[in-house]
Amino acid sequence: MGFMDKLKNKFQKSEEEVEEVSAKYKDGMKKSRQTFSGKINDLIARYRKVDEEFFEELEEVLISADTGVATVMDLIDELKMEVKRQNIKDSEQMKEVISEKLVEIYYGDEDPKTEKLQLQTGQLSIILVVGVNGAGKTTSIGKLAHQLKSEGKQVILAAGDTFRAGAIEQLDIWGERAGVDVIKQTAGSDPAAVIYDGIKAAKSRKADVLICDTAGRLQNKVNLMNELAKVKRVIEREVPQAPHEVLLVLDATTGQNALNQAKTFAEATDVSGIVLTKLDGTAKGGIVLAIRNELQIPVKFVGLGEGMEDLQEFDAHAFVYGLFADMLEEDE
Ligand SMILES: Nc1nc2c(ncn2[C@@H]2O[C@H](COP(=O)(O)OP(=O)(O)OP(=O)(O)O)[C@@H](O)[C@H]2O)c(=O)[nH]1
Repeated sequence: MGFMDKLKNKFQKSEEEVEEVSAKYKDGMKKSRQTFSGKINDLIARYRKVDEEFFEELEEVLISADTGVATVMDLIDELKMEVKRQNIKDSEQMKEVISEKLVEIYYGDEDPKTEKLQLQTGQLSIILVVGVNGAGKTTSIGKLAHQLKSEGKQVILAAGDTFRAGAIEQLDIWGERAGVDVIKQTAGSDPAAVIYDGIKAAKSRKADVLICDTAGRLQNKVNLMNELAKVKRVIEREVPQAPHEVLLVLDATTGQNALNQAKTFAEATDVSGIVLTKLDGTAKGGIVLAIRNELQIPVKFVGLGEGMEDLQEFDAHAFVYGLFADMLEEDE
């Protein structure tokens, strides 16, 4: 069974759905594919045999694509075991094995279903969105609102990034584009007060999802922690068990810096998922694996372009297909 067939089986998706999602990833991940497919193809051409040197070079290729040293070490160990188990001699056979192991190492022991966006049915779900300015926070909130609305949900946005007037205006523009209401106050007002207004509006309008923007100042960790804690207190008081998701927006093109930001935010608040933007803008797509494995936080969405439809629910199979499409298609 080829990799694509496994992709269809695993998620019980129709052929059309799989093709549509795979095409999005294939298109958005051109830059990363050049690094991964290009270098691994070259490696396979140079080493007919799978030996220690082959693994050493493979290790270098993966590390240079921001996959993270610890993740790469685990992956190489797993690959070595698989090579023994299947008695693989010919490096050609490694294409499929590497693809499959990347998916496995991404999920670890987790069930992919538990890594999806967790929303309540029949009652209000609150999503808190955090991240530094410029990472793509506003854009991602707009795209997510659009996506949830097109699934038939009533969505409201709360402009909790009151630090900059620009942030409120920008969210307003995205709200208009997505066709959802934006609850706001003037710049400089208390973010917790804006979120409180958002919750009140969401309750009285019987909305399904409230997405709350927050300011992303990292310069002062104590301030950040205090502000997020205050916002969370208000949410918890008004809606028990909320927020249902705390999504951290990270810019994939910033590599190790994104990992460091994630660590700081994870210390400041409980992050339940990552939105990794601008994956289309980097050749080092391995960052997805580093984030998942080094922080134990699932990547729930990836940004594959600037358009309204370009925020995709993360799917490790489609991601690996995006990295290796040319290589895997040759084999089908
Ligand atoms: N290519 C690409 N560009 C993206 C993606 N996501 C966001 N961007 C762009 O990144 C830039 C920054 O996005 P914003 O949404 O303004 O960033 P922000 O984090 O909200 O920044 P503040 O408004 O300052 O908080 C914009 O030009 C977006 O179009 C993506 O997935 N791919």
